Amino acid sequence: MGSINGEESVDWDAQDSSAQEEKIFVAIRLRPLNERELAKNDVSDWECINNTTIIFKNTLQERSLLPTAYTFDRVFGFDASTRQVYEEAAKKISLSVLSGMNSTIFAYGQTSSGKTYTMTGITEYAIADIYDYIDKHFEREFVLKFSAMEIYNESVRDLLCIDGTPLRLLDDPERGTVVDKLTEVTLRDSDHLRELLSVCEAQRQIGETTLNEMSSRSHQILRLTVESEARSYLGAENSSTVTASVNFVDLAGSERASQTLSAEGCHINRSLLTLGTVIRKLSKGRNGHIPYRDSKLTRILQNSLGGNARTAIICTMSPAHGHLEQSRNTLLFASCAKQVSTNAQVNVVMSEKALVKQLHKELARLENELRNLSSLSASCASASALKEKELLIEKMDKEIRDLTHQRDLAQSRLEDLLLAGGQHRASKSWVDMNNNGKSPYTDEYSASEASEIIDPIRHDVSSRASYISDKYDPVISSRIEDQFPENNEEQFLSDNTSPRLYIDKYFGPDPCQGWEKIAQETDKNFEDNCKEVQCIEIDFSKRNVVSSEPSPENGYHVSGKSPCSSDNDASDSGIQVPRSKSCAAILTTVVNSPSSKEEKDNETTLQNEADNQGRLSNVETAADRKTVSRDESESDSMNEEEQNITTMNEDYADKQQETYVKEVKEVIKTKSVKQVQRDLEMKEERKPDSEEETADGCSGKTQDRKQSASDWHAEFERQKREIIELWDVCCIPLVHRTYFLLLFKGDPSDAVYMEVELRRLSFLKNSIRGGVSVEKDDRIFTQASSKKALNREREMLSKRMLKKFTEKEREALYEKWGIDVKSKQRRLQLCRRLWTDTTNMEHINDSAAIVAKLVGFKEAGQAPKEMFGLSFSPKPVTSLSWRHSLPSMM
Ligand SMILES: Nc1ncnc2c1ncn2[C@@H]1O[C@H](COP(=O)(O)OP(=O)(O)OP(=O)(O)O)[C@@H](O)[C@H]1O
Repeated sequence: MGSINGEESVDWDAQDSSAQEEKIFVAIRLRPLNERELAKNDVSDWECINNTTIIFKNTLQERSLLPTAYTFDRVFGFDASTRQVYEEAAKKISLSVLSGMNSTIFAYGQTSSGKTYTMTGITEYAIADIYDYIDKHFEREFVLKFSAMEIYNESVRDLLCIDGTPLRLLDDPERGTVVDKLTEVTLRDSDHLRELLSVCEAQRQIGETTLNEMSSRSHQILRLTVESEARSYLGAENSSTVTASVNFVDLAGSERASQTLSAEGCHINRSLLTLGTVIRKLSKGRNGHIPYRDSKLTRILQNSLGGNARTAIICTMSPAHGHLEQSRNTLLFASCAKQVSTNAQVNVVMSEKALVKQLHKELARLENELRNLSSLSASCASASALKEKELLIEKMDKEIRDLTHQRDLAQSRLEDLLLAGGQHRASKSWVDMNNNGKSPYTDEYSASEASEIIDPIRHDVSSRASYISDKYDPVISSRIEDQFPENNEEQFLSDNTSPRLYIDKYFGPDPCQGWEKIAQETDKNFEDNCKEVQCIEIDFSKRNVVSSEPSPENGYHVSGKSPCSSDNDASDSGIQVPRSKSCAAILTTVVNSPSSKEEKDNETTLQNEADNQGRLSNVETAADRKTVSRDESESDSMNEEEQNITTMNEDYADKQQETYVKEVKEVIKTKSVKQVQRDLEMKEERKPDSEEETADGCSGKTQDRKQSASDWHAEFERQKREIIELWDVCCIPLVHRTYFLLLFKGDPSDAVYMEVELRRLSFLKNSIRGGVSVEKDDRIFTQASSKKALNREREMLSKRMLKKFTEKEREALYEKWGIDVKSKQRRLQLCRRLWTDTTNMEHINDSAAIVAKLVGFKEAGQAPKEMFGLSFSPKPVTSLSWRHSLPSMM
């Protein structure tokens, strides 16, 4: 660095930005004794013996152990001018700002020691030199800025602002502590600066102390910032700006508060004490905590106290003996400051364009990082969202699997339940089940599932059975007990074979066997190329038929025993096997009977007569039900189609029969044995009652029984009509309807079978309505398939009319049924009307008679003339209205 006066110039191109460690420049300036001191005849204790050493002169008087000589960078006696002080102690440091280094010139000393006096001069000289230098270095462009502040009572005030608002201190990462909103004025020239200095002087807090009438009560900091740039590089991207500040610091008096007797002494000393502490610590090395932040002064001037600013401290002293202690303290402070090192460096600032360019690069880098962070964050967020969705999907999948499983279970259960209904109706033989000693329900289903199926049916059947039982139990029970004294309920239940025997006894033999026999017969007929429509046949010779013929012992005996029956009990009982009439024979009889309206009125009477004759007891009912067989003589002209239809009918009938077996068993289970027995007994009771009635005429007992019989017939008619309706709805084959209708006897023994038929039809109806197909043996029975089969059956029946009816009979039928005798397909028209008017019992009965004749139903032996409420006796009966028309037709 060259001389300030321009003789030497700063080597700007050789600026070294590297830090340069140097000690704080410390100088001592003694002022002359002022008038006050002279007035007190005070003497000067200090003397500068050379440019660097100051000594205490009155050592003999003080007899102090304190040092007597102090050496500093420069010492100035009372005859040194401020210009000299500046030149030798402050110029070099202060003009460092021109070379780009921060610098600070302190004036430290007790009040009235000459700090302001010295600093004012130094500042003026520095400014003058700076501007002089600028004027001589046109190759560079300089910008000078000026700011001024004071710290009074630890409050920072802008000396260039008149409002006196305290300013805050901010911490800037690059610049250190910054005074917020401090006015910084860009200087036009030196005069401008001098004007501002005058403002600052006017603004500064001053007061009168015991030592100084114009004492500066604050710390003043004047800051001049110099920015310079080589003019040759102006606007160039590679240009750079050198910038630095020089602080001119005029501290408040360092005297003790007790000495100044001023109120603000404490605050003043706070900053000074902190400054002393900082200097002291710094003088002892950089170890430990440096309390810069304990005062505003040290915070603001931190860079100048052991930082990167070149620093010079000019300690002013009063030589008067009266201020010896303060002088010694000043020397002590100066001694410490002398040990403090700083690391000043040139502050090279890039040009704005270069800075902008660099900032753009930095911005791009930061934006890239931000994008990466955003991308990473988004990626993390996406991954998190994806993970959540995967978990959600997994959870939903599990729910779907669970629901699907539940659905499948429910569906399976439903199918099981439906199959339960179908299976328990289509079971081959309840006998087999009983032989296993198991319930068909509990074997295949859980108790609850079986209960769901059975309970409603059981309840219904039980109610109906109870109705019947209530009507007849009182009559039957005593008779049963008399007839079967050993066969009490407990024994029955303990006998593994009892159920079947019981059913065989009181409801006839296993109907399934009969159907199996029918199948065998059908097969045989097929083998014989029988072309006739097959119908149900019961081999009576294999049936256990329990007759209620009066026995010599008790008035009744069980007679009739099939040679093929395995029921030895029945054989032992001497069961006889009566044979029923075939429907054909019946029909022949009927059609030959006179047609009379009075027959209907006599129906009940005839029925009672049949009962009285003991020919249609409960126990023989089952046997009678099996007396309907196919007229083999008629089975000689069945073509293949007829066989198919017949087979279907037989299959269907077989299924129905199997169903009966199962459901009869169920009914038996729902009715107590005693109830069944009583039902049977009731029938037996009727003969003696009739006799009693005959004898007594009109006893009370007879009246009750008449009432019971009346109730039963009403119930019978109701159920029969219900069954007929359901046959139509379910498209039941006409052969089956006819067969079943002929089985009805019109007495309590029909109850169980009617219950079974009703239950089966109800199930079938509900299944059809619910769209459920009843599947069995690969054959699906739906309403559509049943209708189709029914139509085919009608066609088959129509073909048989030529054989079964004479021309005269056919014409009579056409006329009765409103069919033109000359119309085409009149036989088919007739058959298509069979069983269609379900509310017209005359129509139903006529249909049954026609079908019976067409399919060749005939009596199987000595069948009763009355079957099922249909009187086939030669005598006029009222129940078969169809008979009324047939005689005229045949
Ligand atoms: N070296 C000097 N030569 C002549 N007069 C001086 C010198 N130093 C100081 N003075 C005079 O002493 C008086 C006090 O000086 P100054 O105000 O500068 O003291 P100070 O240290 O600033 O006091 P304070 O701390 O109270 O402000 C002033 O009138 C000043 O002119």
